[in-house]
Amino acid sequence: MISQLCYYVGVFLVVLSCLKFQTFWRKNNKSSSVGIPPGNRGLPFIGETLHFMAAINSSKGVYEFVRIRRLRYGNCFKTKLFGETHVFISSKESAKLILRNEGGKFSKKYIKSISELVGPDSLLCAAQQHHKLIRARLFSLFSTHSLSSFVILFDQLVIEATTSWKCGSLLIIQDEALKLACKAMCKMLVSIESGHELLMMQKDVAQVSEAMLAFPLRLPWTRFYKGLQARKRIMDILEKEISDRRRGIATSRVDFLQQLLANEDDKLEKGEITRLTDKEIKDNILTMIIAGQDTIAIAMTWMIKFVDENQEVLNELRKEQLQIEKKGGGSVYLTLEALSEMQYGSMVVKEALRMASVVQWLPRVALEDCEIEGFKMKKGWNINIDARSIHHDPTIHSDPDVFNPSRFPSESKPNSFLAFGIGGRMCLGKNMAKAMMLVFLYRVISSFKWKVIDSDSSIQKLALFTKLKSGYPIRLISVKDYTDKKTV
Ligand code: HEM
Repeated sequence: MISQLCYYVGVFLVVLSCLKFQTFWRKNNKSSSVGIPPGNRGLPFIGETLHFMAAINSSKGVYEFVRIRRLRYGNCFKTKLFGETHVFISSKESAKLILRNEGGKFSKKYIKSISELVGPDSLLCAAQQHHKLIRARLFSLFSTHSLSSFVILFDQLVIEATTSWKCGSLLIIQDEALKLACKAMCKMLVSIESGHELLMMQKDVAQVSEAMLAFPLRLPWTRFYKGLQARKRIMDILEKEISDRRRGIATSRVDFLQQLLANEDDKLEKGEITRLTDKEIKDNILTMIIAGQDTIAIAMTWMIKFVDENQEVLNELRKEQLQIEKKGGGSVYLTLEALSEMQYGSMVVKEALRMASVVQWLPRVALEDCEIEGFKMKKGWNINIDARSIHHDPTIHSDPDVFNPSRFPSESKPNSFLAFGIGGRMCLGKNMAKAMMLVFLYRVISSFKWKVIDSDSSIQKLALFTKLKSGYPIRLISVKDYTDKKTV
């Protein structure tokens, strides 16, 4: 009898302690989740990685993953990808706070596959002080003087390419733009300009770019592994080029590599910038080829698509171009001065960049616990600024899904145009990219009439940026004779 009583008291005490523990756990768990951004952390460890990979493999593109969750949870939500917490934020106030980073609480961080492919010394991945040193050195390459020479070089390349386009021929705009961008980058950076080496470079750079969003698995049949192999081949080419130049071969070449190797630089002597190691030079030449190739080709393709779909914009552009031609600056090639007169053209470029949002979010990592948008963020969390949704925010832009270049400059609000980022990590090639887009726009619009073969807006699978799946095929129906090309 007594033992039975003891048994029941024992059971009662165990149940009571369980209930107490449950209440305590719930209370504790609740208080620790207060202020954490909403979202679904998904399965243990892998979180929502499978959903993310599914979006990468779909024709809506990887951004669909973000778009769906933003609609579900609002302007700030969290998720778990590849074992890490990611927060996505879409407000220009937070963009300012995080990207301008005046308090030094954030650094840049890319997912593992990207950082391994561009290399640890790439400007894209270098942290804090290391980034500042490399950026200062590379910044000196992007002077107005070098931009002026680049504009002429790029115009020559565009004319050379477009002269071969014949009436009636079928063109894939994205492919043509990609070839042009790669040629321009290889020439400007390392003076690789023709033949087998250029073709190999194009192929390898494409393989590295394709591996950017691949699962970082180093097995011979994986995309990631093939990307790493392509990176190695590019590194070998750069290594040989550097060693040749050090032995005095081809040192008269005027390119970024030669400037990085040169000893006679005012700023170097004054200690304003530091010399880069060979490893830093190689990683950053590759970074610039990649950063300045896919992005620009995709932006150009969307721009032609938007212009074609808005004939009143096309007419306005042609009017501006006629005026510029009439003035005629006396140069066969477009110059930086001629580009500065293309005010409407510049608005078209800006609007195309806003609408296309080629780089859809800007990744950072929190260096300490902090509060953003009223939510607690923990040290080590990845904080991504959702540039695409800011570009399409109706409180910033009226009718944000309409292509309307005339919305600028009145709708230019601080921290709301993020196509090139803002703050200390802003795109180094920003002016170069805008100039390239203007040159391409000018030559295509003033020389051709075309018919679009496939206007589908589906996004290519596995692409890091908003790359059109169709590549935007067009058929040329009228070609202006280049021999009667006016001076500009
Ligand atoms: C339309 C074309 C382009 C777009 C949309 C674009 C966009 C961007 C964006 C969004 C960033 C990151 C900003 C951030 O995280 O805050 C970036 C970084 C960068 N871009 Fe571009 N870019 C373009 C063309 C170019 C070109 C032509 C080059 C030069 C060769 C270039 C070189 C770089 C470099 C070196 C960085 C790293 C800057 C740093 O971390 O300090 N980009 N770009």
